[in-house]
Amino acid sequence: MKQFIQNLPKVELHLHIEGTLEPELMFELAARNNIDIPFSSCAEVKDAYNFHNLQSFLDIYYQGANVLITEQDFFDLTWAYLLRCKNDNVVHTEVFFDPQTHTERGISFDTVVNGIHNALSQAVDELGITSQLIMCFLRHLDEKSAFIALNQSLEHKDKIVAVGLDSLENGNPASKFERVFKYALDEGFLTVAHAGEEGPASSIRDALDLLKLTRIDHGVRCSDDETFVKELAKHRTPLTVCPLSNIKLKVFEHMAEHNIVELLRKGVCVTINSDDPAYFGGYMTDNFMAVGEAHSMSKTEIAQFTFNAIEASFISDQEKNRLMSMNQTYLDQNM
Ligand SMILES: Nc1ncnc2[nH]cnc12
Ligand SMILES: [Zn+2]
Repeated sequence: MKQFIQNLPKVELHLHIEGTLEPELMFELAARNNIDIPFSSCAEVKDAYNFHNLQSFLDIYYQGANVLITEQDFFDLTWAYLLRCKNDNVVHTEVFFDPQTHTERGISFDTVVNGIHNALSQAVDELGITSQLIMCFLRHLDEKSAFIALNQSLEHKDKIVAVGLDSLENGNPASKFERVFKYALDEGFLTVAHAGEEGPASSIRDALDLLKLTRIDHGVRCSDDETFVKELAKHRTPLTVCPLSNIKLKVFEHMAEHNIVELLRKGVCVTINSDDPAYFGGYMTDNFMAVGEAHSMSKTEIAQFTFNAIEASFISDQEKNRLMSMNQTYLDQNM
């Protein structure tokens, strides 16, 4: 199974670029930028990655991002992630970034977006990996701050396909961002949002209805409402599920209890993603392996995660057809 999963073509749809900051690069950037970090070794950093819920992770994750200062830093961060993609045979990736995490610290929006974009562009020719970029608003901040970020993004519209919503779900309902999302839709952006990670099924429904989402990030708590699961399956509403993240953040206690395979078999368009791989213990192959080891699945079912991700991606129909055939050929040759 390891070999089959390793070589399977993969498409990632839920990846926070700030969540790919490995401890080694964190130290390198801290030294380069003369920034103090409260750790003395990579092992000490990894020891701190013991989370009991989303907020306990977010505290450390935002602190880690403080070492990112220059356009080169954002380029290096993104390039390191793309090399991991190459290693895992990820052929297309749709990457989130959190501009407010950086602009709040005085880093310009342009520095962030240009560094990330340049690495993504270079990867098309040098690594054969295509991508899209999604700008997330932080839901713990207010609507005004989100509007500022959205206005800053307008001159970079050619680099950003969609807006999203991340950070703390509980206490920050989708309704808080209804007007910002309406403005983003009017400006031609697609919309996605984290929902149903820690929040209930009703939080997913609200996000879908109020923010006119094309897909849901996480969404695993939909299982609390069977009627809703049937609706999601019927409409093929994509869920970008992050298995290792869900275990690390205690959404499920054990991978054997994770509902992703059950949702797949019910016809929901579920996909496998790595979320914040430097913090949660693994990139795409690791996430597929963790699900595959805890649940008995056929090769056809495993490959279905890639078919679903291609279907849910923000690429042209022509590109979708190309990737679908690539995945089908791989499956046929490796049955
Ligand atoms: N899993 C997650 N949930 C919400 N916000 C995030 N930001 C980065 N990772 C996140
Ligand atoms: Zn996420």
